[in-house]
Amino acid sequence: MALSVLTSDYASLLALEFNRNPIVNDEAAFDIYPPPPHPDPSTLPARPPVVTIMGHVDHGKTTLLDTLRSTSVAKGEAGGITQHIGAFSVPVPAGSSSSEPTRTITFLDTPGHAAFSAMRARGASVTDVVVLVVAADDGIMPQTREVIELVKNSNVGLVVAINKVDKPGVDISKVENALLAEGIQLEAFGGDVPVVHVSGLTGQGLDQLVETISAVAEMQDLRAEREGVLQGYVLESKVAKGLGPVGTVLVLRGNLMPGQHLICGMTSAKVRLLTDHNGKAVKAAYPGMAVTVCGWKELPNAGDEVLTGSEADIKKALTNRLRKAEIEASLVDLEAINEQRRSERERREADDGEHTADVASTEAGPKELRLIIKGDVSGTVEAVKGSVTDIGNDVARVKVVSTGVGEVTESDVLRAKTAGGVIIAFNVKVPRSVENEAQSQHVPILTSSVIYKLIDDVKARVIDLLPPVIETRVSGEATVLQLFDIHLKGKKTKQIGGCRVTNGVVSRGKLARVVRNGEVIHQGHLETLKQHKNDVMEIGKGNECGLNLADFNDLRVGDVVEVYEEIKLPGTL
Ligand SMILES: Nc1nc2c(ncn2[C@@H]2O[C@H](COP(=O)(O)OP(=O)(O)OP(=O)(O)O)[C@@H](O)[C@H]2O)c(=O)[nH]1
Repeated sequence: MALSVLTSDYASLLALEFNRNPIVNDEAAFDIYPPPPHPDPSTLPARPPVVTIMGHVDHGKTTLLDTLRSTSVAKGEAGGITQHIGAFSVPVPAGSSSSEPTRTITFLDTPGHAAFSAMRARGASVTDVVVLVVAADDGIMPQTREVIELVKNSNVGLVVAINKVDKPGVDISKVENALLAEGIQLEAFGGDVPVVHVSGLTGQGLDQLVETISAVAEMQDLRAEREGVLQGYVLESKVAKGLGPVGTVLVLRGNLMPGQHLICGMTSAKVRLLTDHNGKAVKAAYPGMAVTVCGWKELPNAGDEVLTGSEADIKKALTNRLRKAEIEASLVDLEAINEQRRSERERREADDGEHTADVASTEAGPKELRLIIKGDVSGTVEAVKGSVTDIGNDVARVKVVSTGVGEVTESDVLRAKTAGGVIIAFNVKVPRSVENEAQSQHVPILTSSVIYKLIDDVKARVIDLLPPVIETRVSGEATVLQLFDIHLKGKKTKQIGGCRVTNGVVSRGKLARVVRNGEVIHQGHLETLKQHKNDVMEIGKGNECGLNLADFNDLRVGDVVEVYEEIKLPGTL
């Protein structure tokens, strides 16, 4: 059972239950929260939609984003070097249906393959529209279906971009029919999901894509306060040379300006500088914009909420958050110790007898593959976390113990050792000394820079935790035709069944069971196997033999003796 910290309300109730008078220290509970929802959002100014591009591997997400990004640089004021900061905005071409003078679209540019998981990890709640990229030459693939599922289960807008239409011989209508078959109601067939034919490579159809996204977003009537307390989310963060920790913040409500004090997870900032994806300084960021913030005390985590407050309030809130985290961390350590004890007990019980391990694991809840995740930037770390968190079932599952940005350190090894866990090093180095330490502590390190390979490795390790599935394969059957006794030394006798082998091969020493009237009445192993009084190792179909099972003296005419093997197969998720 997971341990947790009680809320002050709950703790008070418990105290009352025991006839004690609770005194809640409000100072210790103080925190900064986002402002309540606006009572009448229709009166607020419009904001740009936030768009995520998703789709199967190699269907062209990165190419599409790169082309869109370079278009935006060409159309906006040129200058600076285009940087990946987690998001960029693209102006909507003039002449669109919009009545607003200038409109832009914010595209999230989450790291490569992991975009899908990253958005899921962040609850996908910052996204207004999903562009589902389907390569015209490849059609619907597993991740295409995952995106379709995700969209069906949320209320984000959907635009389908059929990509690579520049390729000769592609059959676009085949892809459209396949989408229909997946339950996507395409506009061309009377539904409400628009389809645009594009080529990320040549830029064909991209203007139309931007206009279509804009039209879908307009239907959503996206509005937010441009004044008041900031609410935003960190998309990416890293330590930049000469700037210290920097983090891209996507603004959802309010505004972000230099000089403001910010709180985000366990860190805070006094905003020194705001820059856009062209590296240019900006004076303020409003809803729908993503800017890089300099001035963080420590690296903020991707996916964490950013809020503004007074310097004093933020200081107070941070002290409380840190203290709460310390308490929670000590509970995690406690849980790790309990877990270690539990797995030791399970190992002991498993050594005592093969079947007890199953019983122990059901009693104690699912087995856990505990992970310590390290990655190059926090966007990646969140993406990796999002991709592996759901792996497992009720019997064995993943538990992420901690995450962090930067190379693997000795304290990660120590933490993994305490938790009985595994370290994931995604796109980061493992220094030789740390590798040696991990080896001597028997802490596995999974290094990878390909998310799918990593997911497979983690799955394989979770499967290792599952009890093996025992499959029985019958290799031979014999029917008892008559019974006789043979005399052993002393006065003992042994019952022998005179049988005919009706199927396969019957072998001595193998596992065997007696089936009477369709029911298994005994399981053991074949002790004696004779052919014409000679002991033999095996006898094939059609032959007659004499046999008996160890510790069983009750064969009857008509019984079927099945010789079988037990094959241990890995469990499945
Ligand atoms: N002909 C053609 N090729 C394209 C187009 N878009 C992408 N490609 C090619 O398809 C391959 C995969 O493109 P990426 O943009 O890397 O695909 P992705 O979906 O971002 O792939 P992952 O990041 O691996 O998930 C590359 O070789 C691209 O050059 C297109 O519109 N037309």
